[in-house]
Amino acid sequence: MNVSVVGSGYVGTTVAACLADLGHDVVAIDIDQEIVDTVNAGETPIHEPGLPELVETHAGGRLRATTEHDALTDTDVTILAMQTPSREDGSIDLSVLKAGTRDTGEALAEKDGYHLVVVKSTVIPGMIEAEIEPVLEEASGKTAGEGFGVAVNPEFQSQGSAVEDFMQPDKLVFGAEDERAFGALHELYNPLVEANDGVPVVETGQREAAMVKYANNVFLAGKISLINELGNICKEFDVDSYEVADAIGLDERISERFLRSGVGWGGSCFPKDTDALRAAARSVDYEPQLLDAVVGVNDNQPRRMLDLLAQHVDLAGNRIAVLGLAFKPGTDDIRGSRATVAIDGLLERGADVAAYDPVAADAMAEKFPDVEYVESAAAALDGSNGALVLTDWDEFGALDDEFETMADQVVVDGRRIVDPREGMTYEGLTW
Ligand SMILES: NC(=O)c1ccc[n+]([C@@H]2O[C@H](COP(=O)([O-])OP(=O)(O)OC[C@H]3O[C@@H](n4cnc5c(N)ncnc54)[C@H](O)[C@@H]3O)[C@@H](O)[C@H]2O)c1
Ligand SMILES: O=c1ccn([C@@H]2O[C@H](COP(=O)(O)OP(=O)(O)O[C@H]3O[C@H](CO)[C@@H](O)[C@H](O)[C@H]3O)[C@@H](O)[C@H]2O)c(=O)[nH]1
Repeated sequence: MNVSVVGSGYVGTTVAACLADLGHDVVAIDIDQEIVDTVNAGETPIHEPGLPELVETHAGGRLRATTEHDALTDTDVTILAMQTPSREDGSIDLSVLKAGTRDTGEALAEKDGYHLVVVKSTVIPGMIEAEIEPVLEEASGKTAGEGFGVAVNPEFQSQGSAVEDFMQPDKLVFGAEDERAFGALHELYNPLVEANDGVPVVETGQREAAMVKYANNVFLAGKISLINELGNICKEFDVDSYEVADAIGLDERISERFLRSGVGWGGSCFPKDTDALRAAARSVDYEPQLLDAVVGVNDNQPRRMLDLLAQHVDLAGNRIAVLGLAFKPGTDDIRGSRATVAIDGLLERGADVAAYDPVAADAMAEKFPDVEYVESAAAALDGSNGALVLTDWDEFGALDDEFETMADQVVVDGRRIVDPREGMTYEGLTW
């Protein structure tokens, strides 16, 4: 199939490269010339394991990039993968997606024959019919369901394992209102379904598909907040919450995954999507008490880390090493990272921060230009009076003698990654 992907960010680039690898001819369309040039040069605009190999293999062949939306007239399917960020009140800001939808609709006006528009961006149920379809209809002069189809196809890839997640999905969710749209989606995903024998394909309505995405994310965020709350209680009772989590995870109804307690969840999705669903609930006069608590527990975890550290070290005027800036390992993304909250708190309390991350320091330097960024965990620890561990990069688990160069060996671990050693004052956040 000929496929266009509008928006070549974290999701769009991965989806475009994977679909090319599955045999489709793909054009990635982005308004950012630098992204387009990078992809066309066979390189990836984001840090994502496995992606450089795919882009290098297919760029100039089955994968190309352009800033011209007109390119989508030569394709059968257009996937919309633009950002849907939070507004101040938590609700999602559709302005970028709507602008890109307008560009898409204007290009569709020139297209002969049926075309499927697939919304991959995360949007609240009802917004497609109310805000996206009308823009497509107006800009293209065509009617949804006749001249073109609209489908909702949420994406469940996680950053750091996005390629693997896309290529080996737990499920595919197709939300559409007519058979033609379902047919085009099946054709698009056929190579993936063939490669993943038995992968469930959920066919449902547009609104349900949109809600599946939110439900998936808030369920996982809620699971982590629940284990964090349990972990906070465990710590007070001198109970190792990781042993408790291992045991409850053996119950198949609970499952062992997403039971790692600590400094909490960040990223571009969990914070944005829980906020969006809470705002949507309030907009229809429903008080989402449990979702509020899920966020409340998460907001508290970095503060608890600072309080723990402050029990052992004066923060004002002392050098504190911050190990890990990315919101999780395997990515250079700092959106929603717990490290941003922790650094904010450290600076507020007058600490001198020495920060290290293998790939995310440049992104953090844009947010906190005055923090000292160093080239290794060892350099961050050297001479510091305390350390906070905020991302579970494997290399932090291998640290050993490096701790001996600290002025005070006080380590507060928010990810259960550091091996405590003799001479170290070690505090696990939830154990
Ligand atoms: N990041 C993830 O892992 C993930 C996973 C699942 C779903 N999602 C959802 O997918 C959507 C995209 O997220 P993301 O993290 O990839 O965002 P992103 O900000 O990384 O990428 C969006 C891209 O769209 C481009 N863009 C903006 N306007 C455009 C236009 N008019 N035409 C063409 N390109 C345009 C931007 O330049 C940018 O490169 C969001 O709704 C998000 O909630 C994200
Ligand atoms: O047991 C756990 C698991 C995760 N986390 C944290 O949770 C956050 C999110 O991690 P993860 O879900 O692995 O990464 P994301 O890339 O944010 O992926 C989530 O958000 C994506 C965007 O919507 C979805 O597509 C994915 O299915 C969903 O897992 C990170 O800060 C992790 O450190 C924990 O604290 N404990």
